[in-house]
This record gives sequence, structure tokens and C-alpha cells, in this order.
Amino acid sequence: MNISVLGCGRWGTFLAWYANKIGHNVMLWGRETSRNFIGLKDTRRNDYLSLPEDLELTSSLENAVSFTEIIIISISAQELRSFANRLSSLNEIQGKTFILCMKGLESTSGKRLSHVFGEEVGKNINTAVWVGPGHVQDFVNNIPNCMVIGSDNIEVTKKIVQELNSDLIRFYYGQDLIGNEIGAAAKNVMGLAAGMLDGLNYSSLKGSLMARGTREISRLVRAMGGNDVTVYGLSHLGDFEATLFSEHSHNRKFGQALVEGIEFGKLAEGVATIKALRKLSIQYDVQLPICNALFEIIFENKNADETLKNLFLRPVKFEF
Ligand SMILES: NC(=O)C1=CN([C@@H]2O[C@H](COP(=O)(O)OP(=O)(O)OC[C@H]3O[C@@H](n4cnc5c(N)ncnc54)[C@H](OP(=O)(O)O)[C@@H]3O)[C@@H](O)[C@H]2O)C=CC1
Ligand SMILES: O=C(CO)COP(=O)(O)O
Repeated sequence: MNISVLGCGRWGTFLAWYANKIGHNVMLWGRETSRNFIGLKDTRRNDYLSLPEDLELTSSLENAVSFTEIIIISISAQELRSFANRLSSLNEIQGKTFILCMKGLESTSGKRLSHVFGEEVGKNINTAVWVGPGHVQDFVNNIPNCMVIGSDNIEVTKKIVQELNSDLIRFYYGQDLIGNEIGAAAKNVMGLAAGMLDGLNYSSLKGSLMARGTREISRLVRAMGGNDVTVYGLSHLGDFEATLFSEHSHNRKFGQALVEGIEFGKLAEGVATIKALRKLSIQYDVQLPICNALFEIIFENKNADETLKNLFLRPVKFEF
């Protein structure tokens, strides 16, 4: 079938490459002035992969939307609202299925991305999310992984999975949008913490971070009406290897660079997500001590070593 991908950064370009590889006709959209887009047009490659000749590139949003019934979006999460607003002016979006391949929450409101998208584009469209572990560098070397696709409509979820499943990506049907979206966004925040631990020579603490981080996020998901078990699935815990341990993770590298006093220039979604989680922590009256410590380090310039060590001074409590 025809598939369009909107967003030609690291992940969007991979998604287009993947959809083409498994047999779909693909159109990849990027902004006309985008360095990513211009580079792809000129060389048909980026730092990670080469695009086959039959994959179409366009900078016309109208063309990309008219091309297909299934449209994948992968841009910076904080830009989704304005981008969705732009899409909402196109009549062609009516009745189509959009798949959000992003990991974040709106930093000013704490809203999930499917919520933000729905607010801007209205009701007469289907929205799904596609999250879970995976780095371009691994997939293009034929190393498979498992991911999850979820929506509010199981028939929509099944149809997307049927079109996108392959021996490179095994999909599971998501059953809990709240858990999948909060989990996917929050794993980036845990990735920032992991990078700080690496930079401070406390890498051995990453096991504890995994145990206490999942617990903290599962409390929030439950308070928000989701299923706390989802946090232990592919969208959160299942993504820890790719984020807390991988040399490819931008969030982990951001955290490490921060404590080493180096600037990290690439998109680390977890940074904006920390602000969203702080809002949700207050709104739902759930304590998020790890996220809170990261807020203090990143936005209040507190000393990372001391602030992380302070987590040890909290009162003793039951594990579960
Ligand atoms: N396993 C997974 O599920 C993975 C998911 N991701 C997620 O994918 C998302 C994108 O990450 P990544 O590709 O690494 O980021 P990049 O920075 O590489 O790409 C971001 C893209 O967003 C585009 N963009 C930004 N603002 C706008 C806007 N207002 N309108 C249209 N396009 C815009 C940029 O355009 P331009 O080219 O013009 O700069 C760029 O192409 C993130 O949410 C990330 O968490 C990332 C990796 C793996
Ligand atoms: O989501 C990802 C892996 O699943 C990518 O993580 P980073 O954005 O930290 O590189």
C-alpha cells in the first residue's frame, strides 16, 4: 500500500526506509528548507542509511497527505501541536489514519501526544502511536527488535500492525494508550538519569534506576487511569536497553554530556518531558522523586552528584 512519512530526521527517515523495505510505496516529507531534507534530496543518504531510488521525497504537505490513507509522523514532540494545526487546514486529512512515532509529552500542559494531536485535528481521523525500543543503527544492520502499536480502536491497531509487521520488527498490539505514551516519554527521562550516572562513574546504579524508575512511572500511569503493568512492557522498561545502556541513545548521551560540562547538540526529548512530568506529578498528586531530581539538575542548575545522592537520604519505605 501507499504510506507517507512526515518528518525526515533520524527516525522519520528510518521509518520511510523501513516501510519501503517491507514492500510499501513510500513518500517522505520534509520541510523545504530542512538541512536533513536537502541532504536527502542531494545525496539520497544521511548519517545512518541510504534511501532506495523508488522512495519518493516531497516538500509538499498536500502531496504527502493525499498520497495515502496511512500517514506516519515523526518530528520533535514539542512541535506536534503547531504541526497538527497546520495539518488541520488540509481537507484531505479527513478519515485518514495517523501514526505518531514520537516519544514525549507536551511540556507546557503535560498532555499526551495523541491528546494534543486530537485537539488540533478534530475527531474524524484515527490516531495510533508506535513506540518501543529500536535504533536505526541496529535495524539497518538487520538486527531485529520488538515494538508496540496502540490506539483507542483495536481494529485500527490490528490493521496497522498487519501492514507494518515484518521479520525485522515484531509488533505487539498496545492495549493502554495512557501507559504506552507516558511510558515511552518517561523512558527518555530515565535515559538522561542513566547518562548522568555514567558520567559520574555510577553506572552500577543503573539497575536500581531501572527498578525504582519503573515503579515511579507505574504509580503515575495508574493515577492517570492507565494500567501500571504497561510500564513493564515494550514502551518503557523494554526500551531501557536502547536508552539507558546504548551508545546510540541521544538522551543517555545528553545526561552524560551535562555532568561532563559538554554541550550535546542533538534532540534529547527527555529534557522537555521532565517539565511535563513535573506538572503531572502535581496534577495527580504522585511523587516522582527521580524525575524531580532531574528537574532540579537540568532546570535549576543543582549539582548533579549531590542531587542524585540526596535520593538516598529519603525515608526508608516498602519496595512495592
Ligand atoms: N525507537 C523509536 O521509537 C525512536 C523514536 N524516536 C522519536 O522520534 C522523534 C524524532 O526524533 P529524531 O528523528 O531523533 O529527531 P531529529 O532531530 O533527527 O528529527 C526531528 C525532525 O522533526 C522535524 N521538525 C521539527 N519541528 C518541526 C515542525 N514544526 N514542523 C515540521 N517538522 C519539524 C525536523 O525538521 P528539520 O529536518 O526541518 O530540522 C526533523 O526532521 C522523537 O520524538 C524521538 O523520541 C527517535 C528514535 C527512535
Ligand atoms: O527511542 C529510542 C530508542 O528506542 C531512541 O532513544 P534516544 O532518543 O535517546 O536516542
